[in-house]
Parts: sequence; structure tokens; C-alpha cells
Amino acid sequence: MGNNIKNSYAGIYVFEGIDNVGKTTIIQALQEKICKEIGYDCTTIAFPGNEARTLGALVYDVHHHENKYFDFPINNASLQLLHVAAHIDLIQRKLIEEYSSSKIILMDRFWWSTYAYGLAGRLERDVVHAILAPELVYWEKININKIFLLERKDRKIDYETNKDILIRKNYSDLAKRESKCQIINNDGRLEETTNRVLINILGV
Ligand SMILES: Nc1ncnc2c1ncn2[C@@H]1O[C@H](COP(=O)(O)OP(=O)(O)O)[C@@H](O)[C@H]1O
Ligand SMILES: Cc1cn([C@H]2C[C@H](O)[C@@H](COP(=O)(O)OP(=O)(O)O)O2)c(=O)[nH]c1=O
Repeated sequence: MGNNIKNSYAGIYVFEGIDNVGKTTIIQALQEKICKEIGYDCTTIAFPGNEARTLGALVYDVHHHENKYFDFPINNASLQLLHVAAHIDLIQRKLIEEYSSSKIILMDRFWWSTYAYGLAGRLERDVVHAILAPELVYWEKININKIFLLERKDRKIDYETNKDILIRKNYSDLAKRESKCQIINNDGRLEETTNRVLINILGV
């Protein structure tokens, strides 16, 4: 089928969920299947970003290695504002171009992460809304095909129990309000989850 993608499959498919539920692994397996086995154009865009010398890579490093940059802990509002800045950079620099070229775009995280982690980091709801406002202006003009919210019981837990529970609750609240969202249980084999998502994307 080469690059001759059926228009109905092209577009943005978001993968969300708390750390270590399998987003990156499933996206990699999925992209390989879509490109090699099915022959459709498929690309991945990850928030906050993983390309060297980009704002996203810097924000990722700040998030994980704060001490390298600052003598004082960065407050959560400022950290989430940095994430939003990195998202806008990726949307403008990459997503809009890929979006207009009829590809399947797999997104590793979305603005939902800012919401889920921001609120779980004890930011007030109106602060989280204000932080997200500039990014949401960009998303208003972009159609999302589907949002897959991944869940997995047997995962490494990066945050203390209460924060872990809060992050997952915030995701669940977003999912309940979004008809395009499908909850994907990744407790089984990776191959099985990947196939389930693929069937969902292709609608077969
Ligand atoms: N269904 C699965 N079975 C076994 N291991 C899995 C499964 N899904 C994910 N993993 C493993 O869990 C770990 C975290 O996955 P990763 O894709 O990095 O999560 P995320 O991107 O959501 O943070 C990886 O070591 C990955 O191989
Ligand atoms: C996109 C985003 C991520 N995050 C958090 C979630 C993760 O704990 C961290 C890095 O995300 P990610 O790159 O998905 O994690 P990993 O460390 O597994 O490669 O940033 C936010 O707090 N706000 C955001 O807007």
C-alpha cells in the first residue's frame, strides 16, 4: 500500500496514562506494525519531547534532574508551565506539518498529562486551567481521532501512593468526559495489547 494511506485512518492517536503503564513500548510496537506490516505512513510525537537540542529535551531533563539546574526546588506551577512551553514548541514545529501530510500520528502523552500531574501536584484547579490555556488554543484547531488511556497493575511506581492514586483519578475523570477516549487494559501480553489497539485504530 506504500504511502497511499486511506484517509480515514490518518490523524492523531493519543496514548496517555501514568508512568510505566506501557505507552512508549506499545507505541513503538504499533508504529513498527503499521509501517512494516501494513505499509501506512506512521510517526510518533512524544511530550515533553525526546529530540536532542529541543525545548522538550531540556524540559525532560529539568523534570528528571532538577538538581543539575537549580539550587532550590522548582515549584510545580513553573514546572508545568515549562511542559506547556515544550508542548507548544512541538505542536508548532512538528505536529502541524505531520498532521497536514495524512499520516497516522501516535502521540506519547498529551495536555492530559499537565492536567493529571499538575492537579496531583496540589495545584489549584483554576491555576491548572490557566497554565493549560495557551496550549488549548492550539489544540482547538487540531482534531484528535482517539485517546487511549492505558492502565497496568504490574508497573513500577514512581510516586508516593497518594500521588499515584491522584494522578490515576485525574486521568479517569478526563476519560469519563471524553467520548473519544477508550481505556486500554495492558495487564496481559504486550503483543495482545498492541493488537487490540491496532484493531481499534483500523476499525476491523
Ligand atoms: N504488557 C506488558 N508486559 C510486560 N511488560 C510490559 C508490558 N507493557 C509494558 N511493559 C514494560 O513496562 C515498562 C514500562 O513501559 P514504558 O513503555 O516505558 O511505559 P510508559 O511509556 O507508560 O512510561 C517497560 O520495561 C516495558 O517493557
Ligand atoms: C507531558 C507531561 C509530563 N509530565 C511528567 C510525567 C512524567 O513523570 C515525566 C516525564 O514524562 P515521560 O517522558 O513520559 O516519562 P519517562 O520518564 O517515563 O520517560 O513528566 C508532567 O508532569 N507534565 C506534562 O505535561
